[in-house]
Amino acid sequence: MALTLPTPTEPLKIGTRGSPLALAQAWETRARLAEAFALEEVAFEIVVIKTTGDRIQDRPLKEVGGKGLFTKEIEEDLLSGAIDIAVHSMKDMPVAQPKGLLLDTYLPREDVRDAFISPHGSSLVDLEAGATVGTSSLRRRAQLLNARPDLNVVEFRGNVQTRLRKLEENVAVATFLAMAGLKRLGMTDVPATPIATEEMLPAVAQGAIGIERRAKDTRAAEMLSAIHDQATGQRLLAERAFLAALDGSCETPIAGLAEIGGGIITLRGEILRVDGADRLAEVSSAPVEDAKALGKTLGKYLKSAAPNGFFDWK
Ligand SMILES: NCc1[nH]cc(CCC(=O)O)c1CC(=O)O
Repeated sequence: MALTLPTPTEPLKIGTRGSPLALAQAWETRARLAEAFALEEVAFEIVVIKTTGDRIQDRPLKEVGGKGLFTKEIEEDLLSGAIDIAVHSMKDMPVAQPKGLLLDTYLPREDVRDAFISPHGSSLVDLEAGATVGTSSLRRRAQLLNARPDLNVVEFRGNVQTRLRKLEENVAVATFLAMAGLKRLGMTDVPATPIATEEMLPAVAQGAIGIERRAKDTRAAEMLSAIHDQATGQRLLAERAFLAALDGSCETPIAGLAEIGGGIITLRGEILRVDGADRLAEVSSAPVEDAKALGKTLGKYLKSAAPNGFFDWK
């Protein structure tokens, strides 16, 4: 069956959140699809969707609770046909999708590293004892406290722009952001220094854009297969299986990164107590074809290696 390409009257509707980073990712997806099928921009419609997570700005999201705060409305719009594909930061995506939806297309991965952001220095060692740093990420908080128990870690929510403004207002002397976000936003004027992954292991799927679709939508499936990056897919298969095996729903600080070389995939994984007092890390390799099993096995291993009480911190 021939593929019916989208037209200005029957465009491919691309759903996205409205933050500058989300929009940049939606535009990148549109550009890659337009290029792959020699289409004009008018063959696509970008639909901005406001999610519960976007609406709640005044309190920490972990207090609001619930899964998929940033994805529920978008997935409902996919299922209803209001949009055809949805572009996501994979780092923010639950490990399982609702029935009827598939999330198996990935763009080539950006820089996976975290960045140290501060006008006062270029790494953790530059910070004075007891310095105040801002982050809303449980993982970064635990990793920071593990490396520097003296630090005062304060909640730093909001998009990239909001966090940088808080730095300028001296709410904290340093913060941490994904290099991928800064690069996609073209923010080259930010005082950012990349942190080696050996020093701060990134979040599972950091730097990866994923595109979700209806399982039965053959037009979307065919179009997305043209822009899928296989290596990113294999790496995320391992990382997300790792997260799933650790029960990604629990709010334990988890880090994981898979890398591929010579047909072998190597996965580093790490779990921490939320106060940073304990850290368990392990690394394992397998043939690329076994990416998913590798992730599952490493996740299960770390889960079983965690002492009683490791996950109970509330
Ligand atoms: N949780 C927010 C979020 N989700 C994805 C990114 C950055 C881009 C990426 O990792 O793909 C960010 C911001 C950050 O951590 O700096």
